[in-house]
Amino acid sequence: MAHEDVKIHPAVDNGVKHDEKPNFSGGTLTCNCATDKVEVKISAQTAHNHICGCTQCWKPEGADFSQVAVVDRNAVEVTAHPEKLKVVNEDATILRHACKECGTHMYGRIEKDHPFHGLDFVHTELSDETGWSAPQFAAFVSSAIEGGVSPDRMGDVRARLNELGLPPYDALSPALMDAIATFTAKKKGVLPA
Ligand SMILES: N[C@@H](CCC(=O)N[C@@H](CSCO)C(=O)NCC(=O)O)C(=O)O
Ligand SMILES: [Zn+2]
Ligand SMILES: [Zn+2]
Repeated sequence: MAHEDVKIHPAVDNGVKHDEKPNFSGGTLTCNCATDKVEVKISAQTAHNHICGCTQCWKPEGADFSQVAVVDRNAVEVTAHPEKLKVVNEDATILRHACKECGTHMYGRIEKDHPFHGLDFVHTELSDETGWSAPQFAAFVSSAIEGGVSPDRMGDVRARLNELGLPPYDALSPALMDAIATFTAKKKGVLPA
């Protein structure tokens, strides 16, 4: 298979859409149930949108990668069917609140002391609105192997991500890794708090 034919995620497979709107103020995410959909209102623009290859992040049917962004937790509100939500893995750092019926992850929240505490992880493809921040990079690309992608395909996967303008990293982007290291250095007293 040529790298142009590698499928990453439906939101980017036909090219990354740069339809961010200035002053965009959010929208409503809905789960994939046919009726009684869980709704989550996001009242802010997202940041650090990225493609993620890790096994924990929610992926649409058939996709090998997830698309996930962060937003201030104070801008996230469950507006319909909260009773259908459950945390997928209580041991994870990001507590992913998913619909019990269709499995869609509606938001992921960090409750412990962590550099990203205060930010929720959301999948903006679950909203009908356009104007959200576009994905900027691909994270945890090698982890896609843990999700079942053949190691032989990784050259083509990385080539396709580069072609899409999504630099592939095997952790988070350098900016986010620097933010994590800065948090740790301040905790250790290596940098002033
Ligand atoms: N190889 C593992 C990696 C999982 C992982 O560390 N994922 C990252 C990125 S998630 C969104 O960017 C992470 O921060 N996880 C914290 C968590 O999942 O709670 C695997 O593939 O499972
Ligand atoms: Zn559902
Ligand atoms: Zn992930």
